[in-house]
Amino acid sequence: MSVPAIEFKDVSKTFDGSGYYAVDHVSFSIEEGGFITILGSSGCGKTTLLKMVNRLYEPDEGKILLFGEDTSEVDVVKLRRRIGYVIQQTGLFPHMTIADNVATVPKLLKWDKQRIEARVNELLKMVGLEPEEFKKRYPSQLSGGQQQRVGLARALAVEPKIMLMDEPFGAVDAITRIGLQEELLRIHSGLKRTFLLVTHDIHEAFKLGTKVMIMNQGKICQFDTPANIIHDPADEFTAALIRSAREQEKLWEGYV
Ligand SMILES: Nc1ncnc2c1ncn2[C@@H]1O[C@H](COP(=O)(O)OP(=O)(O)OP(=O)(O)O)[C@@H](O)[C@H]1O
Repeated sequence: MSVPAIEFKDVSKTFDGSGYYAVDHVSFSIEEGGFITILGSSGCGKTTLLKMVNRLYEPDEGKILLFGEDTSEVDVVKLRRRIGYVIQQTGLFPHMTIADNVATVPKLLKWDKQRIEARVNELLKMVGLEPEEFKKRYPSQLSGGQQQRVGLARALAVEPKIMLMDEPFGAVDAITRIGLQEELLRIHSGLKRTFLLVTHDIHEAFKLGTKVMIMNQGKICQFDTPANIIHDPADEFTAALIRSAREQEKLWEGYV
């Protein structure tokens, strides 16, 4: 078997004074090329788990390995350059053009000008933004959904082997969201990279994930393929989550 892209070994995290584990003795491994979605109720530890992968948070206990390498022993700046990170608020630099935002990491890596320009054009097309129309604009001149596409393009700039996404489409309307989900699936299948995406939306989790991680109160309830979770939920929390999604679907039945 190949070395897992991401491995958590008995990882825990508490925040000062809280008296409970935000992430509670969690172990799992993710094969390279997987698209993992993390689903759970508010405050269950999804963001904390994600932020420990790129060391925005340090675990209190346990080890995190990326391709077999202990992240605590890697220079944190180098580590983060190798990992794409997309958040709901996009984190775009407001005083920089879209082209400069997308080019952030290639510039840090001192790519030459022509290579950067070609890559920016390619990335903007990849996320469905026409380069000539958008390159010279500033983030405030784009809609929320367009800004989220730019955030995605920026994170993909140097084709990181691992992409972390925390509610990346949280701020967009349902139609734009479906379009962005389709783009993400297309990008993932083309790149064979490992994606980790946090979401509140059960439909998004089951549509995008090759495997879904269900979390509750800092622990993993189930980590399996969508089909296995739907057919055989591991605990009452997971079963209730699936029932709630089915209940919501019933709303539409009266209108067919
Ligand atoms: N910086 C922090 N300081 C103190 N407590 C924190 C901090 N960040 C998170 N927590 C707490 O840790 C727990 C897990 O938070 P986390 O943000 O990981 O949850 P989440 O599942 O991502 O929630 P949401 O879906 O609402 O974003 C929560 O109880 C939260 O209040």
